[in-house]
Amino acid sequence: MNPHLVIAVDGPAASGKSTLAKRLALHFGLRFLDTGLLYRAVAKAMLDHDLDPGDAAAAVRTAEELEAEDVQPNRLKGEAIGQGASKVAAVPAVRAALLPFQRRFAARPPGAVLAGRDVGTVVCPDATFKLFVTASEEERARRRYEELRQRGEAPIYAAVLAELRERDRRDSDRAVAPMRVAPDAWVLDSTGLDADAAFEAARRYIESQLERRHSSVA
Ligand SMILES: Nc1ncnc2c1ncn2[C@@H]1O[C@H](COP(=O)(O)OP(=O)(O)OP(=O)(O)O)[C@@H](O)[C@H]1O
Ligand SMILES: Nc1ccn([C@H]2C[C@H](O)[C@@H](COP(=O)(O)O)O2)c(=O)n1
Repeated sequence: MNPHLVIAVDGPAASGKSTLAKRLALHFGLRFLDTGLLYRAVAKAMLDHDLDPGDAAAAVRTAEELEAEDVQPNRLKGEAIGQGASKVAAVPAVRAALLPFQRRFAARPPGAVLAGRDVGTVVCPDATFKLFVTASEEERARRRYEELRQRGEAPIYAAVLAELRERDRRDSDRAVAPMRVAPDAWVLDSTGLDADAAFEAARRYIESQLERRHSSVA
């Protein structure tokens, strides 16, 4: 029987973690969850009701009432929702409300790949593998800029870079579950790698570790 695999893929905004996590899930036959969508769904629901994502009490109520149909990836893109998500994510009770769903998702067979900021440190501290994907700020801003252009928007590179820095700072400085590299995480700097090369590097790392672990118990 295949072992229950949980792969945590954390990293800053536009590092390519959800692209990588999705491909790893497909390759290893696991389920995939982009945990950022949960925080985005809270922010979107608040914005839709003219609530300020900086209002902690309203954010907690919204997170506690979140329904599965609120989490639709195609409706949760965009910088305003991303910045709002980063604000609601700083509220400890919002994080607590969203935690059980993430843990149940990881626990269901045959296992899962979860992308986020605190998967390896808080959501799944016992994950089979922990990856932290990063890239230089300029490269991440370039990726986000291209993504927005392809969506038909007319982004300004300097503004994209400034928003990305602001979000990184808020995600790293919050008191609860700040974005951190778990001590046992494998760090992948994807600055000079395209999405295929990043996937290949991560696949090789995981498969070589699986072989090593398998031969040490055989
Ligand atoms: N290694 C890579 N090289 C170049 N572009 C990439 C790479 N990985 C992903 N991309 C592209 O960069 C953009 C951001 O990728 P992705 O959405 O996976 O990042 P993310 O870390 O999940 O972002 P966020 O946390 O902000 O949602 C997408 O347009 C994606 O196609
Ligand atoms: N595990 C997570 C996932 C996301 N967040 C917060 C912080 C991000 O700025 C925001 C949006 O995430 P994205 O969709 O851009 O990955 O949600 C978090 O705190 N913890």
